[in-house]
Amino acid sequence: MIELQNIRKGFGEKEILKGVSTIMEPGKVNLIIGSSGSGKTVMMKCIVGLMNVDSGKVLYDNQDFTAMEEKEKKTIRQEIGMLFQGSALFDSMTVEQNVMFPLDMFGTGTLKEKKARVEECLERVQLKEAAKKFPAEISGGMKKRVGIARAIVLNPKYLFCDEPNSGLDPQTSLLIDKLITELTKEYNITTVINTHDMNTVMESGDHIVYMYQGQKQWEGSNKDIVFSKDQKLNDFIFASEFLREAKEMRQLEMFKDGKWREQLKKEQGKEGK
Ligand SMILES: Nc1ncnc2c1ncn2[C@@H]1O[C@H](COP(=O)(O)OP(=O)(O)OP(=O)(O)O)[C@@H](O)[C@H]1O
Repeated sequence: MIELQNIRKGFGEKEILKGVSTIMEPGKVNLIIGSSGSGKTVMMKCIVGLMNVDSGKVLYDNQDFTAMEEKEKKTIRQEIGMLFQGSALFDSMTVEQNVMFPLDMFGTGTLKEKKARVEECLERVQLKEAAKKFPAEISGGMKKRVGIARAIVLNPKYLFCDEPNSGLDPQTSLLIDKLITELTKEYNITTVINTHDMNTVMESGDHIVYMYQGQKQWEGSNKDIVFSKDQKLNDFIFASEFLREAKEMRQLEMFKDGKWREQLKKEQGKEGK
């Protein structure tokens, strides 16, 4: 579990994160969404410690990461898997060498054990047949899967993905989302994704934090989003007329199914809190 307690971050006079608090739970895909410049990347960098917060706390399983010495931070970092936007593979290394890299840097065990782990991870992302290929010889979607295999090779407790679908077609994007969601549940990982992709929001958003001008404007699940009355969020998510109509139809569908009763109870529960 990752907890943010009132984190603030600014550059010079400009305050970018204006006191953000949230809880990201294990086994859940936690999304950070918001328009360009709303502070998503700065927030992600503050969480992983690539930037220091000005105030507030970042807790990893109740341990105050922001107050830790560099040595302690390193221990937490070894439990973090990262999937970078452009996959960030080493071009001169084969697929299996790329996945082996974190094991060579931080892993323990014999060469045989490490090779077995690489094989296991490549199998998990269905890329065993590409093990000897170089990044230039495989597609964008395959590169992402190599990136995912590399991110999970050390059995991370936390997984950070920066725009995992950038540059991918919608179908490949969905496959990548599905894979990340499955791994999150399978290994009970606390997954944090910074995304602009509305398919990801609707398909995978167990917990969504919507950032607006450096503040958490809204949070909830992909199911809650259809019923949200937050105007800023609605303008962002349902930007096109087509999507606004789709939202209304979804609400009607739930009305027919009687599912609105459940939702209403939930909403009333929230208001009662
Ligand atoms: N190192 C930095 N120094 C100064 N300003 C910065 C720095 N990093 C980010 N900013 C500013 O912080 C603001 C938020 O940037 P951030 O990259 O977090 O936005 P974002 O929501 O991730 O946008 P995008 O969706 O376009 O990636 C921007 O105004 C940006 O110029």
